[in-house]
Formats: sequence, structure tokens, C-alpha cells
Amino acid sequence: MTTRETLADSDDIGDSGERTMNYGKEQVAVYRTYATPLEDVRTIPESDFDGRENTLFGLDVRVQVEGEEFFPSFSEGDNSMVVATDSMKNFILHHAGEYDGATLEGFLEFVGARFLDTYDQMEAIEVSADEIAFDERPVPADDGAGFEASDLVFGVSDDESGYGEIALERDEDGTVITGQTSGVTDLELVKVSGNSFTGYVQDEYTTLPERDDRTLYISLDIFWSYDDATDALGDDPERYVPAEQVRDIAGVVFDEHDSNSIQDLIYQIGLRVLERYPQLESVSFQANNRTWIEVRDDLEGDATVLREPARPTGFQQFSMDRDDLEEE
Ligand SMILES: O=c1[nH]c(=O)c2[nH]c(=O)[nH]c2[nH]1
Repeated sequence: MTTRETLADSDDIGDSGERTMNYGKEQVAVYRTYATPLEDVRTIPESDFDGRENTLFGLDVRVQVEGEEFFPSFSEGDNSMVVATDSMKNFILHHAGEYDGATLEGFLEFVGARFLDTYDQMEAIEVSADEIAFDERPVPADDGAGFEASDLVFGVSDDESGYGEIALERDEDGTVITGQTSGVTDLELVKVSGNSFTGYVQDEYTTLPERDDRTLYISLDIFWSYDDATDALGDDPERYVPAEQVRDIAGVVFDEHDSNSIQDLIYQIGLRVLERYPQLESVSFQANNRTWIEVRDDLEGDATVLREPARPTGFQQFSMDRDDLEEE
């Protein structure tokens, strides 16, 4: 997942005739040690995740601001209203020390609201971040029985990470959230059996053989939006949806469900997510097919030998809401 937005992604292009005008800073990496622990989250049957210590809290932040008062900086080279993007970076770093909450989304709202409080010329702001994830490292337990996670040493993770995006505008009483998306990105899952891909269009362009079973390798980004965006902040941990639990739902549904395609699989994951979290309005997916190619199936039992696939890669995008759950 990248937090970079291109002009073509912008809402403002096309029919509205409205001008695109914003600026900001991206790839602001910030690390906070001993942030507030996330506690008292509701547990679900698919996951043993019940909170995180936040001993190391790392974020790769992107901030984008808008306001009519920035127009002269584009049209006349008049920087009198411009907050340097370098200062934005410093503002984000400073406020990482002021945040006393426990979630990525909470920090984005906190720092976004502080920007609007501080700079009147900013009318609207979007703040997003990818979590910079760290893994626990096992060390022998103090009581000599087995192993426990070190309090001090962490591995730099190559695995999936949390994602958040918050849009804010000023209103009479302060700031209001106008957009929110949370997510878990760069999940990579392989299921060795129980995946078919059959029944697709057969015509003169079809060379892919139907498969009753295949080793399915997917990379997956999952995003969700709450009915009430303030639930994303984690102030009420019971209503917060942790990225770790959604990650675990994806793994469990993949394990349980014999799918006939990635499309079929992500739909089932989406249903489970909406079922577990009534506070969510919608869930969406970006999947990529990275399935290996079988080179040997003449081995004993179910053993096979596989190789990396050649490019190009297939993808699936899908969004769903509570109506899909009700139709089941
Ligand atoms: O799960 C899949 N969905 C597809 O649409 C597709 N197309 C393809 O070539 N392989 C796959 N796999």
C-alpha cells in the first residue's frame, strides 16, 4: 500500500469543474517509544489478539492540506500563507510526543485537528499513515517456563501493517471528521490445497487449464469504514476494530472456506468482517493473484514442486456493505 495520491485519483478532477489545489508532505517516518497501550478491545473467535503494548509505535505519515488562501502561492509565488512542508514534518514529529491515545487513527485525527487549530488558512486536511510494524522476539521466560516476548527487543517486520486515513474540516465547534478509512495492507497468504478455479469462460483465448485444486497465493489489502467515524479513534476500545483481528479473520476464512476463486474468497472474508463488527459500514479489498505454477505433481501423496509465476498478475477489487450481509 502506498499513501501517495496522484492527480488522477483526486475527487476534484472531471465533471465538477473544481480545481485541484493542495499540498503537503509524505513519507514522514515517526517512531514513538512507550506510547499508551491498546487495552480492552473486544475479542473475536478468529483471533487471539486482545491488545498491544505499543512499546514501539512507528508510522509513515502523509499529510495534505487545502484552503483558498493557498491560491496566491500557486498563481503569484506569494508564500505568505504557506506553511513549509518541512515545518509540517516537524509538526507531525512534535505531536507524536503529545498524543496520549493508543491507535494509528487516533493519532491521525489528533495531529490533523491540531494543524487546523494552529493554521487558519488550512480549511481541510487529509492525514494518512501506514504502520511501521515490529514483531515480538521470544526470550526465555523469567519463571523458566518456556518463552515470552521480550519487553525491549523487537524485530523489524516485513509482514502486513495497519493503515488509516482521516479527513477533517473546520466547523463552528472545532473540527469534524469528513472521511475515514482504516485497513490492513500487504497481507500475503498461501493456501496449499482446497482452492479450485473452474467454470470460467472457455473460448479461443483460453489456455489456462481448469484446476480442481491449486496452491493459491494472494496478496491482499483490506479496508473498512465505520458507521460513526469517531469509533475509528479507539477512545472506546470496545468499538475499535484492530488490524490484527481483521488479518486473523482473513487467515481463518481462507483456512475454512474451499474457494473457487479469489473473488469468492474475498467475499467470504468480507461477510465475516461485517458479521463480527456491526459498527462497520463497509469493507473493501484489493487482491492480487501471485499463485505459483506447478512444475511437478508426480510425487508421492499431495506433494508438488512449484515455481514463481511470470508476469502479468491478475487483481480483484471489491467493496461490500451491510446489504450484502443481509442478503446471505
Ligand atoms: O481466483 C482467480 N480469479 C480469476 O479471475 C482468475 N483468472 C485467472 O487466470 N486465474 C484466476 N484466479
